[in-house]
Amino acid sequence: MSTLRITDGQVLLPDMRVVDADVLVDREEGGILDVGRDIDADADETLDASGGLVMPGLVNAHCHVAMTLLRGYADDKPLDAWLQEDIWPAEAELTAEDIRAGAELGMLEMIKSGTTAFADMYFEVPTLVDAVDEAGLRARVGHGVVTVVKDDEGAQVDIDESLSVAREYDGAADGRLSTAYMPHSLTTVGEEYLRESVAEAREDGVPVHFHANETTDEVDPIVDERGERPLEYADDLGMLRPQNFLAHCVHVDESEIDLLATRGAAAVHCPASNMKLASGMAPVQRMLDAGVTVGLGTDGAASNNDLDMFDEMRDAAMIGKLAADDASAVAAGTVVEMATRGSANAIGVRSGVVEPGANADLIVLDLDAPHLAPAHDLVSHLAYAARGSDVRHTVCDGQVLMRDREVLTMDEAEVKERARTHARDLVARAEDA
Ligand SMILES: CSC[C@H]1O[C@@H](n2cnc3c(O)ncnc32)[C@H](O)[C@@H]1O
Ligand SMILES: [Zn+2]
Repeated sequence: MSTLRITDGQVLLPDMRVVDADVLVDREEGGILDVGRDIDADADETLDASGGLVMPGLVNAHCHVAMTLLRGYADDKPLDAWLQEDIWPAEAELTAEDIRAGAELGMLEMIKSGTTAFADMYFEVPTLVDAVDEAGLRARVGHGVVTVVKDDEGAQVDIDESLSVAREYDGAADGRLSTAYMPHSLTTVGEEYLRESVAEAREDGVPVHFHANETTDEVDPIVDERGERPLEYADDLGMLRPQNFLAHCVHVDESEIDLLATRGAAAVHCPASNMKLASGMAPVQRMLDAGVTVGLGTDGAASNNDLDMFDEMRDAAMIGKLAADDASAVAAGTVVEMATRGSANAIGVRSGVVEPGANADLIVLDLDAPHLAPAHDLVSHLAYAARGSDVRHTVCDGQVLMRDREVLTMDEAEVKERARTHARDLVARAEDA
């Protein structure tokens, strides 16, 4: 066995207690072996965590990672106008090489800000799979399906692509890659297509991930045309099963919250995107109180505009209180739980906790920065004060991806330069089109 020992730090335990402990990791199996100060084992590799906090790597449960190329390209608009006037025309010009460049930039940002796993809905999945494999992260990926602007043949091709990449790449990258069938939303994929394709995914044991109840512009037409709430419709289509996870869930009423809880589908809260697009405030505390699994996601960098999950935790805590009109709602421990175990459960990976048997997806947070002094309560700091740039080391599947802020699996300068070039050329093509 080949081992990694993370030494001399404090450790955030699953119950949110912080203790002095080392963490021993099996580098071959990629799992946590032991947590404690008295571990009796020499390790093949060590990581110094003195003055730091060892905690689970953050899990970004809803993202479009290659959208880093469109960061700052179109801001200050609501969802529909933003997608239709700016984002979709630009995406029509995307090549596989663009997506690779954007995904690498996004993953570089994730590794540097402490995210070790993410769920991604986009295009060119084989290219993304390759990039995730090289970066060393864990991901659940899928091809996003939109049928509304396509003829029947085009719609079927899109659906087949999504189902076939889900079957083909599950378990890739030494098991760090998993997949899902990803229809974009209940309004952008027609009922006849959803009914059949979701049943097919279920037969194959493939989870389903989609955007749901993000804006009132999306909810109202469904209620008007069908006479039922969107999640009742989704339930009828078999889309609320336990492995499935829904992005946003902003405009959900009590009956829909109950449906999520009883069916076991998870909600992924995306507070920054919801605020920036003025989509609304998700009833996060109500969903949690009802027993819904709630994870946390950034959405794409074009609507956020970063992929820093520390920012996202702070945003979730802040807007959660406003939404509930209650300062005790969505408390610090709740958002830390949401960004770790909640997200991991939502996307179906055994990460998000520092305990023996879990995936060794870990980060070490430096506690030395002025904005982290004094340290009355480290869980409070994680939710309200820490930043991605405080992350000292990042480990995924037992492999060190960043040591002392040096990313080992990517050439940072090259990745940034390539992304700048691809972004510039993409925007030029979009403006010429
Ligand atoms: C078909 S691949 C995914 C698709 O989703 C778009 N997208 C990005 N952010 C959002 C959002 O907040 N709501 C809905 N759709 C979004 C992305 O640009 C891709 O086209
Ligand atoms: Zn999204």
